[in-house]
Amino acid sequence: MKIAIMGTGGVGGYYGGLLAQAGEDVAFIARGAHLRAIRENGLQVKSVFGDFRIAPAKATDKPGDIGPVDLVMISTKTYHTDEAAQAIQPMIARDTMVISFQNGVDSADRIGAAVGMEHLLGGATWLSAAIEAPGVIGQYSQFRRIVLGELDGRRTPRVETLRDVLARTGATVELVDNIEQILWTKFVFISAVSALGAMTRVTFGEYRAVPEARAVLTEALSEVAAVARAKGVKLDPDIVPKTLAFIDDSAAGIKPSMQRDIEAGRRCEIESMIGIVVRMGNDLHVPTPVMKTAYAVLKPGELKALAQA
Ligand SMILES: NC(=O)C1=CN([C@@H]2O[C@H](COP(=O)(O)OP(=O)(O)OC[C@H]3O[C@@H](n4cnc5c(N)ncnc54)[C@H](OP(=O)(O)O)[C@@H]3O)[C@@H](O)[C@H]2O)C=CC1
Ligand SMILES: CC(C)(CO)C(=O)C(=O)O
Repeated sequence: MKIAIMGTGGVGGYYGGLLAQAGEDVAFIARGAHLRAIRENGLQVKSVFGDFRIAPAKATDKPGDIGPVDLVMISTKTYHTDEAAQAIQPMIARDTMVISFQNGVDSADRIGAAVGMEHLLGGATWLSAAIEAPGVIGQYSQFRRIVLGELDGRRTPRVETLRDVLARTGATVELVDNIEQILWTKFVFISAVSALGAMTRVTFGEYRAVPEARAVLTEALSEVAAVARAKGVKLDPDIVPKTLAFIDDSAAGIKPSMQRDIEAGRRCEIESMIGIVVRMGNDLHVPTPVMKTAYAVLKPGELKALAQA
């Protein structure tokens, strides 16, 4: 399969690297020092599942040079989604599939508005990965789970083909008929742990055992779940205890990617992770006091990071 990775970071670099290793024809879209390093030394992946290097790696900052592909994976941060959706236009042909594994609940709609909804599939991933240095991707979690599906739930030949291609990488891949529910299920988890992690600045293991922090985490999970239900999303009635159990079972050292960005003084996904919950809560008259507090606590730092960028 001819594949373009739009944003060769933790997620795109890791899954793109696995796809290239599995024999797919992968082009990596990157920029700056990271692009130069990939061109010079290939893409290096340091993973708990085994290190490998893709060399030479096909890499560019000009999607137009790649031309039409079978699959575009959008794996930029969400604050670059609209720009990325415009940039991939030259790679879209009639049958091109587009999938995003970004965190958040509005990526498919935003990308679809630029390239046409008929190209979009829905996807979510459970993974911990990051750029460690130019040309080098680190992958840290024992989980590397992908869930995908057609947005309307149909079981089509194209989504089955994509499931098979992704499964050949060794990642855990599940094809579902309720991807919207899955995206929201991940979102309940990731928005709440991003808020708690960014405010406490410690790992899952360090805050989940503190009763007061655990109580606030439980409130945050409940607020996001309430917003989802007010929007008509069908969630598991036990989503809050089940998500707490998932957090308890996760490795103690995990930190969400948004927290990593904040700790490094970088811009973060506050708007698509926390701001969106506050805005939807306001519109739907669902109280979100913990998420409002998180937004108020974190927004000044985000503005400082943006001013210094
Ligand atoms: N990291 C993780 O473990 C997980 C992340 N996610 C989600 O996946 C998404 C991606 O996260 P992550 O992989 O951490 O992000 P990264 O910041 O590691 O990677 C994104 C990459 O895309 C590049 N990029 C953005 N726009 C362009 C462009 N126009 N041309 C070329 N390169 C571009 C960025 O470059 P530059 O730095 O120059 O902007 C960066 O290298 C996020 O929504 C995140 O929440 C989901 C699950 C796990
Ligand atoms: C918390 C984690 C690592 C779990 O999948 C994640 O999804 C993220 O950092 O975005």
